[in-house]
Amino acid sequence: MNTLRIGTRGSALALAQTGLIADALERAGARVEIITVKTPGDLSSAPIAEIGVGVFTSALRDALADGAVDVAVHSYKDLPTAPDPRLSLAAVPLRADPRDALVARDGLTLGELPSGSTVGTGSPRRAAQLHALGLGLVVVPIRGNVDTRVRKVRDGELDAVVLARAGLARLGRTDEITETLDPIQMLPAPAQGALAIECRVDDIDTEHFLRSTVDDEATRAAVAAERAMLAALEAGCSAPIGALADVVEDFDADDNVVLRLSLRGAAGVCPPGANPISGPAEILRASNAGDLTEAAQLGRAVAAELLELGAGVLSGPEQQ
Ligand SMILES: NCc1[nH]cc(CCC(=O)O)c1CC(=O)O
Repeated sequence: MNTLRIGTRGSALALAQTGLIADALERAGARVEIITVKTPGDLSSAPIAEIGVGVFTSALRDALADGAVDVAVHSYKDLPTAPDPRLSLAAVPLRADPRDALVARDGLTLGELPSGSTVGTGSPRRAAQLHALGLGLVVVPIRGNVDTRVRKVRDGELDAVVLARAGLARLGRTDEITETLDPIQMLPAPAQGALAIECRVDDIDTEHFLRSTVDDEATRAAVAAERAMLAALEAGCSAPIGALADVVEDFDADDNVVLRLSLRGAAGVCPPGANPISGPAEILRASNAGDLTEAAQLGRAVAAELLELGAGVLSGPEQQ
């Protein structure tokens, strides 16, 4: 096989996770070369909510489609839900811990932060859930890479920040986490902690190689459910959205091993200064995960229930 040119963003996190995949592909016998692709998301400092999804991924996807690289490694949660017809999602590797993590001053947990403490996040989903906890925390919008965000706590500029645990883990910085947040309090973003490995849609050899070396079936099913929920909600509301699927191995009536998938979803809105997360918009459903069609159906069913519960409808203070 020719050398596989693997495209990645240039951030420390992107390079770390691409390095993990490159190592796995090398162990499987490939020769690899890592090529850094600059994206508008890396060059702009505007809030993500303003510059839109896809800012981190579209330049990389173009480089792949144009043949500048053969493989693209993305943080799955940064990919838009619309499929790119030029590309194939060749592999979804084993997921890292999907939960969010708190890095707070003085080793504090969320519950120990005094009312009025400042917590930095640029994510409407994290902001909504922080408000909904009713702890009197002051959410401060921030952006920047993992190091920049953690440094705001080290420098005393903020009392805490919330980040994806997976990002800190890939950078070898889990010792800075002061609390890993329970999904009951802070439901992660759909596909958080998962990677998406793409190749060109007509590059069958690379697709097969990636599928047979770095794909994980259970992660693929979990993420398919979460993303189908997100896609269905995007059409119906503009709320911040959390989703987390759980996969367990089980036996069916004939004693065959099956993967069982359950999905929890939450959706609410985050007007500035208000207290969002619409009511008890949290749902658990179970399904057999073997079939991705079923996983996607599960996602759409949870989305429909969330919309019925008023996802995307402004929740007033009386609903807090
Ligand atoms: N939007 C930035 C981004 N994209 C992926 C991760 C973390 C790693 C992951 O979820 O795979 C992060 C940083 C964060 O949310 O703290």
